[in-house]
Amino acid sequence: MAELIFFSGTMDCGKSTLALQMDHNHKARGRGGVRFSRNDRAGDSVISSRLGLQTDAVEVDDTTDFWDEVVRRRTKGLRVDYLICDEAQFYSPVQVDQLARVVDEMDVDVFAFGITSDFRTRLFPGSQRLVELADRVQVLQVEALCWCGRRATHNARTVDGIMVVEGEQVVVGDVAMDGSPSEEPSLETTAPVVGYETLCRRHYMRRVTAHGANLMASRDQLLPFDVDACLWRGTH
Ligand SMILES: Nc1ncnc2c1ncn2[C@@H]1O[C@H](COP(=O)(O)OP(=O)(O)O)[C@@H](O)[C@H]1O
Ligand SMILES: Cc1cn([C@H]2C[C@H](O)[C@@H](COP(=O)(O)O)O2)c(=O)[nH]c1=O
Repeated sequence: MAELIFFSGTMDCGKSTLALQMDHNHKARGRGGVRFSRNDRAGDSVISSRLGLQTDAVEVDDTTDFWDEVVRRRTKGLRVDYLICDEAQFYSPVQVDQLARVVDEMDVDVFAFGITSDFRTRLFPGSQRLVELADRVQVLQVEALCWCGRRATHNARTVDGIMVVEGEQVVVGDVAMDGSPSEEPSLETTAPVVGYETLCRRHYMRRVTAHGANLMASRDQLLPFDVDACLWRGTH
């Protein structure tokens, strides 16, 4: 029986990599699938993994109807056994309903991949609907880490290196590739630089990014240093 599975986690925990691996494994066994994505960092009509793999995909937009997408292909005689749906947090709730219907009424497996919550810790509407409708929500095994070493559970947004909690819900962007704090503002450009950093809840709530922690550490280098203890006592 077909299933709707939501593979979820923070940014940078391997969702797109798993999406490409699952597509590969199902294809290798002769199943027919369609890959979808929306607003991938690498551009339109693509699923890209930070491990370097990238494959073409159908770009989802506001007009995409997943029921029609499957019917159109099957009418042409193409095999559709499963859908890979990356960046699913950006799909609308109506589109997620279409995905559930495709599973139940056309026996097509739907594997959706996405982050659950935004930089304000609020659910994306598409992710909320996936949590409500999925047969299973699967948290990825690879854990993104906070700068302190704890498991990262939250996605922080930085603007010119400073963590923000207000702004548009959707701003396509990336975490720093080497895990270092998000990019500093460029002296040559005036546009603000938006970046992301994965944090544990404690450091998300206290709004301490890697950059902030480094600054505090360098200020306190002559004293015995414990960022959390300092914050707790309100000395910073
Ligand atoms: N140079 C690298 N070497 C090994 N693993 C890497 C490298 N760069 C990224 N990764 C792995 O790729 C993961 C991110 O994969 P990706 O599929 O792009 O994440 P997501 O789609 O969840 O944002 C990282 O958590 C890390 O495990
Ligand atoms: C937290 C958050 C993220 N985004 C964007 C940033 C990236 O383009 C994607 C997540 O992609 P990934 O493959 O999981 O790294 O989402 C956003 O628009 N708004 C947010 O609040």
